[in-house]
Amino acid sequence: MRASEAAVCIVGGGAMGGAIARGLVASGTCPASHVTVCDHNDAKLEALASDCAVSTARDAARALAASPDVVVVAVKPQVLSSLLEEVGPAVAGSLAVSIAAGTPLGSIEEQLGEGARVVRVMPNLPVAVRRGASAVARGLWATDDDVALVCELFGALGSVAVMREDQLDAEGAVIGCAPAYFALMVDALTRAGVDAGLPAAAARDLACATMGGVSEMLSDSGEHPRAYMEKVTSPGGTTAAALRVLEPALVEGCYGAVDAALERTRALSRKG
Ligand SMILES: NC(=O)C1=CN([C@@H]2O[C@H](COP(=O)(O)OP(=O)(O)OC[C@H]3O[C@@H](n4cnc5c(N)ncnc54)[C@H](OP(=O)(O)O)[C@@H]3O)[C@@H](O)[C@H]2O)C=CC1
Ligand SMILES: O=C(O)[C@@H]1CCC=N1
Repeated sequence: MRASEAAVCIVGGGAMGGAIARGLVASGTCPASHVTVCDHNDAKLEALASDCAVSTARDAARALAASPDVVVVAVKPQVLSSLLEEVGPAVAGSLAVSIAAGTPLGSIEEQLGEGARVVRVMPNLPVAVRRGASAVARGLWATDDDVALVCELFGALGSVAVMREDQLDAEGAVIGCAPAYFALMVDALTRAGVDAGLPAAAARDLACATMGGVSEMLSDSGEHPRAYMEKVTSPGGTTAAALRVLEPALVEGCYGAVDAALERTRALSRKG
């Protein structure tokens, strides 16, 4: 089945579920009439209906009774199990796509029952503007066609890589969380800029523009980041002085951040 033909139900219309719905419709991958978003929150549903004309429902059980082809489960990991307890039988006939951090395929398959087709995806927030990055891992009973359909859906929202499930947690700790790491970098640079005498709004705008430009140059050229850094770093210049301070702190910070995210992922996985 092609993505354009699939009826897609997204359970949870929050940050990620909303971003996926908006991205799928804006990219033309799914007609709005094929997408339903369920959430308890009327304000989120109204915003989604007005932004991208998807159907909305407060009651997931009722929306799932229509037997959608794909159910994207986009609730917090802490409530996934109780949601599946409630609507599991209705999901079991569809292709279930879980984006929950740290919830193993095995525990979802166990709740949905033998034969349930489940695919795990770890996307990130820029799927909202179709510049996200998602890792995809197939469940025991998911078919090649299921994986191809999920890759088409998330491929419309940015880059996709198929991985083994045991790689997905690390991908989440690095790439799933990275939008927050990058936003923190913009904020930290803005604060340092203000401290150095720059107007806050200009510092933030210029930092954002630079991040977008660096991202485009690195991905278009495929150049190694180190080679790119060399082009900015004049011998005996200002960048060399800055990097001498920033590099050890940032590298240590990144290793520590990913370790902490992984530890939390494992804790969530044990609770599930
Ligand atoms: N945020 C991110 O950047 C990323 C998140 N993820 C994963 O995505 C999932 C969703 O995260 P996120 O979007 O941030 O969370 P949000 O809290 O923003 O969204 C979840 C939404 O689901 C709603 N909800 C909860 N239970 C139900 C239910 N039974 N029926 C319908 N709606 C329900 C919540 O409503 P209410 O608040 O009223 O309970 C909320 O609006 C998580 O599992 C997370 O691990 C993965 C990658 C990146
Ligand atoms: O913070 C979280 O749990 C989610 C998972 C990856 C990014 N955000």
